[in-house]
Amino acid sequence: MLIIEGLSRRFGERLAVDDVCLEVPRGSFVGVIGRSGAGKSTLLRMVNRLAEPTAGRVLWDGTDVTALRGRELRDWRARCAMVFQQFNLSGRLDVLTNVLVGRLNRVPAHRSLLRLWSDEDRAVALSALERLDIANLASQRAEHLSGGQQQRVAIARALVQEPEIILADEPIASLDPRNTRVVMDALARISRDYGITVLCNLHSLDIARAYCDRLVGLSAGRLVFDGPPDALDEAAARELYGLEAEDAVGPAPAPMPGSPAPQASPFTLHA
Ligand SMILES: Nc1ncnc2c1ncn2[C@@H]1O[C@H](COP(=O)(O)OP(=O)(O)OP(=O)(O)O)[C@@H](O)[C@H]1O
Repeated sequence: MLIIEGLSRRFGERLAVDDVCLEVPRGSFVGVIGRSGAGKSTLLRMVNRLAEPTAGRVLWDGTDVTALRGRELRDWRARCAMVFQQFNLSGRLDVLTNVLVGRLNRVPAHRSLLRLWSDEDRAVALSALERLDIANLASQRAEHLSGGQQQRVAIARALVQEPEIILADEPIASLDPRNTRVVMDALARISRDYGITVLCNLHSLDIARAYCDRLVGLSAGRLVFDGPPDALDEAAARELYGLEAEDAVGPAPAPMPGSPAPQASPFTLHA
């Protein structure tokens, strides 16, 4: 169980995350939604301590993650894998080596420095690639893959950490609709099959609704919605997205002839 207790983060005058409290049972697939700047990334980054809280605590199975230091903090980060929008792969290395990087915390330092991967490590990495249907790409340079393939490599790298939580920060923001589905399917499958808790920041409410079993909505750093996707009604959407929600909750005005294409609403799939 992940427990977030009164978590806040201040940057100067701005409260990026403001007194957020959450309880997330193991194996949940939680979508964190809200407008740009609502505090979604900062919240996720505090869970694995890439950002330090100004106040509050993060507990995992009773351990105060916010108090961990040194070796214990490194262990926590290994159990709490991150997946980023920009994949963060080494483009010139092959796919298998990129995935093996996720094993670094599990092998002795001298072996990791020399990249002496054991047969077992290679087998684990290949099996993760198989789970993501990209084992055939193992020997290709990462920079030669499509965005969707690269994100699947990044998820495989997270998987070989054998994490208990995956924190995915806008994992589909730079993908087209088909790859968006492939990547979200992969995250959902991993969560379901391995009982891994997934917290996933998403701009697109359509995608969050389709894939997540719970939505957590932030507005100006505050938690303004927490519930199943079908409980997110018009009033909650307005509180989350303000005027932008007009597009989704009312009939869209027909565009004037010759006028520019309308802006995508936060309720539609962002490619
Ligand atoms: N390192 C930082 N220094 C100063 N301000 C920051 C920093 N990181 C985030 N902020 C501010 O905190 C607020 C929340 O940012 P955050 O990136 O968490 O929002 P977000 O919901 O993830 O936005 P987006 O969807 O655009 O990524 C924003 O106002 C942002 O400008």
